[in-house]
Amino acid sequence: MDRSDALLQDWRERALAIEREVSTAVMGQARVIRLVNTAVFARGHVLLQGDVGVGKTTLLRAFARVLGGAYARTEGTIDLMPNDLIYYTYISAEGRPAVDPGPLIEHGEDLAIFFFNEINRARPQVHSLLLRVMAERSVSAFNREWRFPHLQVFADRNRVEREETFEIASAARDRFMMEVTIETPADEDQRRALMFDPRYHDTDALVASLAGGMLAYRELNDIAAQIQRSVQTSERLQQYALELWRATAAPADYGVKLSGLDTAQLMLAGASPRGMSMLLRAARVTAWLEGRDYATPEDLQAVFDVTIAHRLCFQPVYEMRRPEIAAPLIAGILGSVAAP
Ligand SMILES: Nc1ncnc2c1ncn2[C@@H]1O[C@H](COP(=O)(O)OP(=O)(O)OP(=O)(O)O)[C@@H](O)[C@H]1O
Repeated sequence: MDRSDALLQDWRERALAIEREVSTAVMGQARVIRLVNTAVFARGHVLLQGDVGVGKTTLLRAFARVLGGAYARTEGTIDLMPNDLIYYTYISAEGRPAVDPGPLIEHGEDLAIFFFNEINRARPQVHSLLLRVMAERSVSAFNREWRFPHLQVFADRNRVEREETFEIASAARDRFMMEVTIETPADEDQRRALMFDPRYHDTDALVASLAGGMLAYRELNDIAAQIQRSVQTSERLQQYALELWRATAAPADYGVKLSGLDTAQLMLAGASPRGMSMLLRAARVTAWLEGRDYATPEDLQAVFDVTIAHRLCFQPVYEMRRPEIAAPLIAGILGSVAAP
């Protein structure tokens, strides 16, 4: 084993230890934890989908703690302005106007996880600031540039109450590596524990119970690049991924059928090149977490729904039915494109 293989092996053990640690605080969410960990090591931003009170904050604070980086959170509201992410103004105890750094810049370069709750309640101007920060990992304020080289953005969309909301545009959704759904655990014992065990009633204490800084988060960018370089993709796997890509734009050509609609009329746009590159990044990390140095069709399939579904664009008549169409379409594509 050469030095870089040994390093990747060491990091893999730490990545798996992180999953075990987070799952001691966040119950019944093994798949979500695996996906968030995948995004951490693929360096991708994540959209979260889930009702209120399902443990999103707990999950993200738990990850920030084990990674050792800083965590910040903002609530999307209709009157939130882009500058509210950057600074607060207030009257000080001495009665003078004062300015303090806002949630985005208060931790400087230490910011590892930024949670934007209910992003669709904020106006498009706020979305565009966030997208710029996601793409450039920097922002200008107070006459200097603030850099966040270790930042991952997690954004939640409130799906229950849709009044006064600004849906994020498809171009914005495309910037997110994944959309991950978080549901209440179905298991009776887990539900019982969430209700009756006081350990799960106090997020601060729950997060504080986790081992802090299990991993040097400042090294994540380098490790992520090494993972992408070291996990191989065979010619046949590449061909499979190309077919999946074509099927996202023309599912009918692959014989994908959905009840109650014509798949030949469904798609406005398939996955973008960015989307497919994010699928591959996530698939390589999946392979690495499984202890392999090559990706398999199963690795692609494991992250296909979460990396692709949110970026497909349907014809306007079908867009309203997205929640009922997206999952069967993705399953149909995976079922119709022959895996090597
Ligand atoms: N799966 C879970 N594991 C552990 N704790 C949980 C879980 N689901 C919910 N909780 C507990 O429920 C409470 C609410 O969770 P949390 O604040 O993380 O939810 P949220 O999804 O961020 O809510 P909101 O959308 O209102 O901000 C916390 O005390 C948390 O510990």
